[in-house]
Amino acid sequence: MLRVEGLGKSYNDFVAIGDITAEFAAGKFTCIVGPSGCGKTTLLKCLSGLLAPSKGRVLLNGKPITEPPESMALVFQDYSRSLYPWMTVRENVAFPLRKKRLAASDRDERIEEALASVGLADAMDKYPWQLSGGMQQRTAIARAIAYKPEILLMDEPFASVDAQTRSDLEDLMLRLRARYNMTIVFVTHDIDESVYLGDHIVVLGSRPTTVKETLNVPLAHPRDQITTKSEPQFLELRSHVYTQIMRTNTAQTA
Ligand SMILES: Nc1ncnc2c1ncn2[C@@H]1O[C@H](COP(=O)(O)OP(=O)(O)OP(=O)(O)O)[C@@H](O)[C@H]1O
Repeated sequence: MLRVEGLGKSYNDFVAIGDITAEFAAGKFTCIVGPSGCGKTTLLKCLSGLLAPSKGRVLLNGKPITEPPESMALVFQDYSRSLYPWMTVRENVAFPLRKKRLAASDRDERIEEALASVGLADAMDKYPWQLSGGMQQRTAIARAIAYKPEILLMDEPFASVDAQTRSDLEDLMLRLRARYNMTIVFVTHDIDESVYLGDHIVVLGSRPTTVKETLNVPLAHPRDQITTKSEPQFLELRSHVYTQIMRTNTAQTA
């Protein structure tokens, strides 16, 4: 269980996050949504231990996180900067596994399984610059999957790809979620995406940020881009989250 208690973060005098208490349930997919600049990335950085909170704490299974835990992997929005251009796809996926000191056969099996699960089995020997944006992001996801993290943190991972690739990557995440039983914390701007992917949604308000609401998403699995997104429950949740965020924006600009 990943939990933040009374978390606040200031950059010098600027209060980015006021006070957040939230739980990210084990084995569940939790999406974080909120207006632009409300501190979603800051919260994710605090969750990962990359950034120290100014107040409060982050707990993983009851223990405070002060540095990125071994059991965690991160996927960022900017895939072009997260892959090493001089390494092949296989080498990029292998890179974080070095510190696990696996037997070569185990390591190769993990790499091949992860690349197959993201549909890149045939691209192992290519370099990132020989791949499309979607393929590069799938490489970054395979790298995280091969690591077999308990917790996967993703910061707007599909913001830079086209709409069709984005839908494909969303469906890929749902399949990976079912297969690997990870705790996933997924920051997104996209309200539809949060409802489509999430088991839970944490809606953040504007700065200094607090949690406005935490929602359960009772939509059945497996989900489907057409049928799930036409269900009345999907449409209700989507407009509920949308209204929450619009209210925040209106209050902020009033
Ligand atoms: N290193 C930093 N130093 C100073 N201010 C920062 C720093 N990082 C972020 N901020 C500010 O903190 C606030 C929250 O930023 P953050 O990137 O966490 O928001 P966000 O919700 O992820 O934004 P967006 O939705 O636009 O990606 C913003 O006003 C930003 O300018």
